[in-house]
Amino acid sequence: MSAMDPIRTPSGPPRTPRDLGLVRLRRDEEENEARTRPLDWGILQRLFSYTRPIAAKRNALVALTLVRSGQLPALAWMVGAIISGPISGHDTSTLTWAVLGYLALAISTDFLFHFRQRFAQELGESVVNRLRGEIFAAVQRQPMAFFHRVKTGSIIGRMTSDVQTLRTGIQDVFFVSIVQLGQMTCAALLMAWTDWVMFLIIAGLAPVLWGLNHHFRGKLSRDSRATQESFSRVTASLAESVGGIRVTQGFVRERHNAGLFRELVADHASYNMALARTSAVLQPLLELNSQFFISCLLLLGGWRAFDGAMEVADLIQFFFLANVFFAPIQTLGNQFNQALIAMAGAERVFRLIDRKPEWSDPPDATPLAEPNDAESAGVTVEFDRVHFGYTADKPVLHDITFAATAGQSIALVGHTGSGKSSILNLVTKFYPPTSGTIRLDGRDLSGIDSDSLHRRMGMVTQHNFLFSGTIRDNIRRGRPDADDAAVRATIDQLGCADLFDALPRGLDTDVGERGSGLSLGQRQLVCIARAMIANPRLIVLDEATSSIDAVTESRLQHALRVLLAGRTSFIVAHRLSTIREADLVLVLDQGRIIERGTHHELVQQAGTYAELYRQFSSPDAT
Ligand SMILES: Nc1ncnc2c1ncn2[C@@H]1O[C@H](COP(=O)(O)OP(=O)(O)OP(=O)(O)O)[C@@H](O)[C@H]1O
Repeated sequence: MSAMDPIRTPSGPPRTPRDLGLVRLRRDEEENEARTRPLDWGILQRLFSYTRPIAAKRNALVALTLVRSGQLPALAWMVGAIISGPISGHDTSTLTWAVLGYLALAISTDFLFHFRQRFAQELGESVVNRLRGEIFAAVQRQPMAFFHRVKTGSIIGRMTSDVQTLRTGIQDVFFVSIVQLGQMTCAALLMAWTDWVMFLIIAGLAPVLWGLNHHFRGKLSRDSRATQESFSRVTASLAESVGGIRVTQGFVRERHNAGLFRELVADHASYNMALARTSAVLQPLLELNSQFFISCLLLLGGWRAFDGAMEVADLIQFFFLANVFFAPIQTLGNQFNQALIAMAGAERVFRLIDRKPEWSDPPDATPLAEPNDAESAGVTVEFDRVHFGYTADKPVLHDITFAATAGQSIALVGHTGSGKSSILNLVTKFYPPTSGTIRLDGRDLSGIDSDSLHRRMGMVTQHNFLFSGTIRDNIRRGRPDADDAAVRATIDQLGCADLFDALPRGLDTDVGERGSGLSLGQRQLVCIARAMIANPRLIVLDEATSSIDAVTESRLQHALRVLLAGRTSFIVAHRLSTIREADLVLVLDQGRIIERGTHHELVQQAGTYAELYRQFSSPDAT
């Protein structure tokens, strides 16, 4: 289903999310998958292999479960036996012993129940922990293209809801089903032993009960799913409205949005009412179902008792056993449903874990060399007839050729969509070129180990992304083994120590969610310090477009100059001052370099750059 497919509504014509003013639900290749999946032996085996590290506990759990499955029918049988034996025969002394025996069995049953619960929990936890670790590792292995294609929400879904369904499958469904099936089998054997004719008749009812139950549950489950989906739309819309509140208020769309949201809530209410109606019909029907069954048993048992084919005491015992036999039918139906949901979850989780990165370093990749002397820390970069596209059908960069010597700064200039960020994506090895060669220090980039490159690379992006934690934590992200002295030395070098020290908790100030507790200028300085502490050879800088007060701006410019000194840098430049200072300016248009040179050379060429410059520096320019 696409985001614009009609929504099933309980009444009225189908409507699309747009009709309802809903946010367009995010869809990607991982979304919109089947909710259930048939049992698959391969997946089951693989899941089972995850229990190997605690095999002893798993085996103990299976043994406990088997014992418990016999205990419940035994308890029911004992009740019947006590009524038909000592109670019917007025045998007081045997009654006391029999009841004590019953109590002993009941206590041991609950004792085992305690361990069954505990071990199952531990087993589920162990499997879930391992799976979460593997999912995280698999996601980390993926190249940048994966993160552009797969939405964050769906990765989180694998880690949370899918893994949760697996936990339920492993720690509950499997063992509960064993207990219930065992309980049914033991109860069936005891019933057959008590009165096999009655048993055969009763057993014939079992499939009918199962079928009815299955049908009713299926309908309830479909309605409840539709209700959940409509609620997801409400929460997604709410999240987007809160996230985009500035835009909403800026465009005075509050009333309009409130109206759309009301419609959405009303839509959800209609699903809820439909579910309530179905439930109100089906729940009594289910109850009637079991009462009908009791009536059959009473009628049949009564006739047999009249005929003398069965003792009344046996009939009572039979009732208890029949209850133990039929009670699991409903539970098993639910467990089977859960098992199918867990199968679908497991399939998605394993698909992500097994996902081969679209590309990776060749096995013989070697690290980027360390510089011989600290003065010439930069790296030489050459692009040789490089072509590139994010997808095969849409080339983005065409025949890019240029060279940067160690320590040079390259400014990338051009209209939006001209390919500036794409060049950064290639030089950082986040994407491989479609054809052509990129060389660093004269070596083909494809043969350079990505991790070693990224360790000696500093990135400062427009978004100034910060992780939650303190300023110090964030700076140390650039070099995790850096001690406090190294952090202090870095901010001293950048000349911004006083700005951080002036904060109430200095470097221990919490940056808030994604740095929201800091000003824009402070965020940028943290990002510059984070890049600087890694002592990078290559700097990739997507210059911020937002304007900052003049004093902070000059502090930022100073810090940037310190960061860039002696290092090779690629800058998507928005400030004239940056472009002026660059050793080489590449002017891009529709993925091609159309002009190149220093700022002065380009101005003299009187081409596109000169025109851009003229517009930029004209008094009317904003
Ligand atoms: N992840 C992606 N997947 C597919 N196409 C992309 C992706 N990123 C960019 N593009 C496309 O590649 C082309 C070049 O984009 P790029 O981001 O390199 O331009 P840019 O010059 O950096 O633009 P801006 O100044 O707006 O950031 C554009 O047509 C864009 O739509």
